[in-house]
Amino acid sequence: MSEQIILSVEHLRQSFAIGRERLEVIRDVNLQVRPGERLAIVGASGQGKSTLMHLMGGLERPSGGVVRILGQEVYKLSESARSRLRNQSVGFVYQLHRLLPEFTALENVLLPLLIRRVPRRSVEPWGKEILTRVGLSERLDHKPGMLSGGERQRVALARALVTRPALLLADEPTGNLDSESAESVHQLMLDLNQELGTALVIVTHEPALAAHMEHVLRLQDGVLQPLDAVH
Ligand SMILES: Nc1ncnc2c1ncn2[C@@H]1O[C@H](COP(=O)(O)OP(=O)(O)OP(=O)(O)O)[C@@H](O)[C@H]1O
Repeated sequence: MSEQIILSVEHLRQSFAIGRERLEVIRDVNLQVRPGERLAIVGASGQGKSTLMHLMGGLERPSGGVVRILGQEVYKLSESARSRLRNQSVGFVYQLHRLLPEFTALENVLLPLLIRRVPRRSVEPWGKEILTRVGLSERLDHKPGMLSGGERQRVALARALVTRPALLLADEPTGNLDSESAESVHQLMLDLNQELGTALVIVTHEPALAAHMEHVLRLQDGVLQPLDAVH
């Protein structure tokens, strides 16, 4: 069990039709992520990092290749089985928080559990605990509009981790934050990686965060290549 591969990607390809041309964004990506592993993906703007994250998270069907999450071939599943797998095994954090504005911080965090039709009272204590863990015990009833950028991003992180996913996919999660808020969100991801054993795959331009990762890969010309430690 401990050696079960969390995420496996084989010969992944993605291209987009632009008029009569095809834009080959992902040409041949191969990757394996083990439980609790920490991996950073770097690369210049437009090289396909967000596209790759969507493909790996089961959000966008590739032109070719295979993505497996916990051994299940993601794009062979029905739409509903794929959403279930995502809900159970993958947490996402985006550059923009994507919280629902009309819900409180606690409600936003509980949402991934409530859509499983779990009664709210049975999950509320854990929702409060994880918000406390990200330093927001005093902000449970705040709506996103009443929170700072860093606080919103911490709510987004709590929401991504409330299901205790095996894998967290984070796409420049602190790209819009000041350095102090960014540092606190980085530390949290690393702490939760240690405490919950969540594997991390993070697209980041921030050397300070990449330095905490076991592997740093560069996406360039549609393929991933190992990069020596970023300093
Ligand atoms: N649905 C789409 N249709 C057509 N082209 C697309 C589509 N999605 C992405 N692209 C193109 O694919 C390329 C890679 O985009 P992507 O957002 O994955 O890059 P990125 O590395 O994440 O960039 P950044 O660092 O600027 O966020 C871009 O040239 C983009 O225009």
